[in-house]
Amino acid sequence: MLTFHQVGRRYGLGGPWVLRGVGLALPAGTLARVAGANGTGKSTLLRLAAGIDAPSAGRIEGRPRTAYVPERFPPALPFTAHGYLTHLGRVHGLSRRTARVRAERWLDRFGARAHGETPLAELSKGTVQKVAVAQALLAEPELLVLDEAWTGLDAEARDALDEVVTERVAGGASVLFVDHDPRRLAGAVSAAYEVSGTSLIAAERGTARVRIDAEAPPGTKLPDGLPPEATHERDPSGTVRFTVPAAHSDALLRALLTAAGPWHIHRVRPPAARER
Ligand SMILES: Nc1ncnc2c1ncn2[C@@H]1O[C@H](COP(=O)(O)OP(=O)(O)OP(=O)(O)O)[C@@H](O)[C@H]1O
Repeated sequence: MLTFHQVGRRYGLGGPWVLRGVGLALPAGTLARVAGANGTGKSTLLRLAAGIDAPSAGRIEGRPRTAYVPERFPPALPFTAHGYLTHLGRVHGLSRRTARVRAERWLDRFGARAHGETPLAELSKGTVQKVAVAQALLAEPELLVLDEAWTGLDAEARDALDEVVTERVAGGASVLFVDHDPRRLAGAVSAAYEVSGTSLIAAERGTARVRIDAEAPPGTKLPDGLPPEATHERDPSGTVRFTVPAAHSDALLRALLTAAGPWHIHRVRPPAARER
């Protein structure tokens, strides 16, 4: 888990504070969105979370295996798309063969397989963006930091990225993202923040969602009286993951606890709250 404690960042000696006193906790399985006006410090926050920038004040604890898609990806490298991804896979410790297979798989998933042998410098902006996303996914990160990663992707690749993000979160990874489209992954976001002034504030309580993992004997039907906003997904292990807006989590718990079939509640994961 990554935790920010009273984190501040300013650029240059005596420069103005961009962020100050920021607290943030990203437990496994969090899908967190960061919004805010232009130039307020969203990218600064994401670079700190990605570990490619360091706080000027406070501290950041925990360093899950992290991957980052920056707002601008430098494509001027002497590699083909496939060669670059294979190289990065090797850097991440994969065998040459695994690196090649994964590079191909991710290019394929984002509809860029045909460009695998094209030098990065000759790729269109959209395809470079696909490579940027693929490089982040190669290492199967525990924390994925996406700074406007959808921008420049075609509609299919945007959908593919939505899917991959949802899959990784369901698999226990955390994802922290900025996107200009407020509807991006709206139903799945578990924590929403806004950079305002130099602070990070928990945004729009209504979008915060609580996840409840519960289990019942095979064949048990879902309890009556589930809040209509609750969504659920069954794990192969038999666990059912419910997600519900924070305001309705009590109703969901009540429905599970009073259900006819025996539901065992494994865990309740609240939305990551601002540190107080
Ligand atoms: N490397 C840097 N050196 C100096 N100042 C910087 C640097 N990076 C960011 N800043 C400044 O920090 C402030 C916040 O920038 P940041 O890019 O984090 O904001 P943002 O919310 O991501 O902006 P946008 O929505 O335009 O992408 C801005 O005033 C910016 O000029």
